[in-house]
Amino acid sequence: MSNETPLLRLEGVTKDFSGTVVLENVSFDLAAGEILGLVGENGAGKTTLMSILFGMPVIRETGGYGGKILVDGKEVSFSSPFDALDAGIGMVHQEFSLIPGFTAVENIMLNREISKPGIISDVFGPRMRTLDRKTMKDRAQSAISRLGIEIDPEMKISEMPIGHKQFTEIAREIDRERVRILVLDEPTAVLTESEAEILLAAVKKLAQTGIAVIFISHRLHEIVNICDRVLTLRDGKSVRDIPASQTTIEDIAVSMVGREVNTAARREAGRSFGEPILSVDRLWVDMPGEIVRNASFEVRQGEIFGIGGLAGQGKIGIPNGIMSLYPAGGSVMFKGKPLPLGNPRVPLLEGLAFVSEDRRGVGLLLDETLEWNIAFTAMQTQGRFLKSWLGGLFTQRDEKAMKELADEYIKMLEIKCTGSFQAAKELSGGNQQKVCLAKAFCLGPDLLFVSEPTRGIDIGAKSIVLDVLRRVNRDQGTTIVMVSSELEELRSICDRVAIVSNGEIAGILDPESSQADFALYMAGIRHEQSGKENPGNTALEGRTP
Ligand SMILES: Nc1ncnc2c1ncn2[C@@H]1O[C@H](COP(=O)(O)OP(=O)(O)OP(=O)(O)O)[C@@H](O)[C@H]1O
Repeated sequence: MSNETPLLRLEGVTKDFSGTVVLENVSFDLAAGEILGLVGENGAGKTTLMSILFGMPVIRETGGYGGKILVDGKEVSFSSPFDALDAGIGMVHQEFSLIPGFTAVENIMLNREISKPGIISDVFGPRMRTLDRKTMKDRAQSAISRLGIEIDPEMKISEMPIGHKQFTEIAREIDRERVRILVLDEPTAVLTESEAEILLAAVKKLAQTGIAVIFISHRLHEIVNICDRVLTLRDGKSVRDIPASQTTIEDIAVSMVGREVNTAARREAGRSFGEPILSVDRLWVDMPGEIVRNASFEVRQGEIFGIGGLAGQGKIGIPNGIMSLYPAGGSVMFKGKPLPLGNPRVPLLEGLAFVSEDRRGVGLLLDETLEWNIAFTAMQTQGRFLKSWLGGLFTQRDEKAMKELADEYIKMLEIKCTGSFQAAKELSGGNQQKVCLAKAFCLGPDLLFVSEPTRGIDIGAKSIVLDVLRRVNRDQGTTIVMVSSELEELRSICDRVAIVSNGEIAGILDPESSQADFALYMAGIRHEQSGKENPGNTALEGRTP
């Protein structure tokens, strides 16, 4: 720490949850205009540290914290996020906090609405002033423009693609006139590579205007690209704080986990597959922010089939439509039989399972224990974990079996928790993601859709998750369809990769195909147009509308 008074100083911050220490003596300084990268494994304590800084109620409700926070050299103690906002600290959380039925303008200007006088307010006083929608729109538009992106300010949040929601959240924070410190907790986790690049450029621009940024990300290349300094947390302790220019991605990964990390997991060679288990023909799905209008493809029994593509082009809509979470149509054949669309129970009963990209929205029962979360769907759809008495007159939950199963998955996926009784909401984001996977594995499906399975997962945990997916595929014969924005991840595990563009399958490629081929399909240029071979495609190749 230098002798100059920093904009922000944390001194010996400590936190425990019911006696379990999750932060121990964490200290750092942050100067105006500086970007500090905060890295650490899932559960290392990053979000908790930022919750303390932002005065989140959960910290007070769980006994407060130890140590000091100083802004401009003066000790502060925030009892709510409003105090933090008053002190010029803005935070964009891992999960969205936008109001879905409101437009981007209404969300950006929430609680800072601008009103104008009129005849009625002249008579009845300032309480009767009306909203000055034009000025509000201009201000929201200017915050959006500062980020260097285009979003329709009048679009409702519920109708936006996920990337635009993220930009709206950030625009809301930078619209605050007094924001001096901005905390971004995994802001690019939901973005595509190109959107992430725009966001990174915007963050750099903000820092140049003097805003200090704390940037949390598991995408380590982003950390080395935009941060001035990198602070590593490991098991709640700050283990390293160095200039970004003096470190590399590999070096950061080692500092996070304290050992070498093997990220080069490759798929196995010489795999063989059965008949098509899933045939999708002219699928359309009505999901906000996604276009699926004419998707046709086949997945073979035992295969790991990847679906990639840019944000909003339809890759996420496909599993959401087949699982009947959104209105969908077209023809879906599963295990040789038509799969009716429209009732979300049907695919589960037929042997399909889905790990959604939206882990908080549809993935987890946040107030319930891990045991309950993991076993719940299997209990509901397969009647498992229930004991019957008197010929079925009474049924009771089989707590012992639920616990055994949860313990098995906690071990297999290395879920960081205090035990199977812990509530899901108390887990770090990455560990919640692992619980969603456990819940789907527990159904023992014939075909498992996983959408963005490694989102928000640290570099070490990523290889665990991919490894477990491979194991489930190999040992249990589960066919897997994996949707991901990370092309490299799809190429490292999938047998074939379909690229979706404009709601259709632009092409299906062998994972070894060149980066250029993938890029062509992502740009919506089909193989007939590009004149390229399409080695991975099967009977449905080239089926055009
Ligand atoms: N409300 C809570 N009650 C009990 N334990 C909690 C609570 N919130 C967080 N924890 C625990 O604190 C530890 C740190 O979690 P935190 O969310 O800060 O990790 P993180 O570094 O942000 O991880 P990720 O990268 O997965 O988001 C974890 O072990 C988590 O289970």
